[in-house]
Amino acid sequence: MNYYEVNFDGLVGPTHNYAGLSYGNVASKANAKKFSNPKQAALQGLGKMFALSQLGLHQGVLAPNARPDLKTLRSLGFAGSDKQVIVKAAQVEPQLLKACYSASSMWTANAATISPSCDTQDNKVHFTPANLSNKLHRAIEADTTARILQSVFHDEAFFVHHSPLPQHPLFGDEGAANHTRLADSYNHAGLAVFVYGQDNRSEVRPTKFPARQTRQASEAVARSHMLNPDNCLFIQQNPNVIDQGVFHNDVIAIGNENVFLFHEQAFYEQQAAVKHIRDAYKGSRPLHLIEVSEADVSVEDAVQSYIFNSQLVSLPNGGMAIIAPSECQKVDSVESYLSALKQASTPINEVIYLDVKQSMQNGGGPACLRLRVVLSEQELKASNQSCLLDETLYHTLCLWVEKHYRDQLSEYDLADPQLLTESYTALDELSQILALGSVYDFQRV
Ligand SMILES: N=C(N)NCCC[C@H](NC(=O)CCC(=O)O)C(=O)O
Repeated sequence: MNYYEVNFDGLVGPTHNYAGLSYGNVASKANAKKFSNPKQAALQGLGKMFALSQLGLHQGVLAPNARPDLKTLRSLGFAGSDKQVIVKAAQVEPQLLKACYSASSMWTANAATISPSCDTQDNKVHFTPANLSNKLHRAIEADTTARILQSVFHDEAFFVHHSPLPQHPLFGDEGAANHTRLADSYNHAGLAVFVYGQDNRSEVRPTKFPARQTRQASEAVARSHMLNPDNCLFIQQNPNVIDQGVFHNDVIAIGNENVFLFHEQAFYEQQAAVKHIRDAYKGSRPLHLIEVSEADVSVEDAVQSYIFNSQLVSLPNGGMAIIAPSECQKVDSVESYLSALKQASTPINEVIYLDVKQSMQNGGGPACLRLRVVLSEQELKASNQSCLLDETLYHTLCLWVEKHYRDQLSEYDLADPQLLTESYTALDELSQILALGSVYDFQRV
């Protein structure tokens, strides 16, 4: 049976804006209050999806959460008509309104953790939506994301959906951004490498910025997904790099099949961590552990360029390509490193630069924008076909964006109730294009 990696990218929602909501994420803070361009952001994201599909890869689309999140605002005591809720929140709690307007569900690497059927004891694909409990604007994503995932992967013969972990600091879970699967190929059982920022039983933790993922959360996900404990590793992120802006492991490491590329400061007690990975890997092909030295690329350059937030994809005709953000071309050390890497004797032989600047300015590179789902041919057929990107869907979605999205948004626009109407109208239409059913709260009342 053939298995494929399908990248499900998050479609950027109509309210994409820069609100400075993510303490510990350098770009989010640096670009707070900048004017955003939601139309350009969505088209850049669609451009990336189309580019990957043109490489012959399977590409999916995940719908965004609906924003503003009126349900949350109402639960916090803002009452009256929808318009009144917005106007009142804008006056009294503008920060809260920003959280409820964030388009952050676009970063679907944080939507969930997925275990493919070749890794699980019941041979089904398991999904746990991330609770994203560290940030309010992200914690409110979990319920709708769960509904969207259920609508895309609805066949119970193949797919198991777990509830998000409890919303508590003990179980902070940021999904696939802290989970890498290493395997001979997608057809094989893999080693699930869970990377956490904090173990609640240990004092080793960052001192400046928050560690968003806990070991306890990763362990709970591995248990629910019925993974073989011999095929799971729990490794701690280096707390010093979290304090330098590496708020998820996918900002400092990237893996695909039998290749793992990571910075020399990525992990706590790195030598031992790398040995654990080498020892636990059960594949028969060579495992390529590529460690990038501080001398070649500093942590600062890594955070600025997002080199490790590239996608590493297997090409249909063999070899792998790095899909890097175009910011990598502007940082000399990174560009030199990448051009040397494709000549070196590793499976990586191509580097493709793509422009996702609108997302990058909020700390989301190419890898943040996609959720990897390894599916067998049968499981792929059992998924919602309207969410799989082909040329027709790409053009339909571009037209949909052109029709509904603004090309400029500032924090002041969030107080305008017209934006709510525009956003919900667009998403209502989108849920029909993607055949999702009534996944949004505003469709369910
Ligand atoms: N690394 C991965 N996988 N994902 C990146 C997520 C970026 C996101 N940014 C934001 O939420 C910024 C929103 C704002 O400030 O407007 C975050 O910090 O959670």
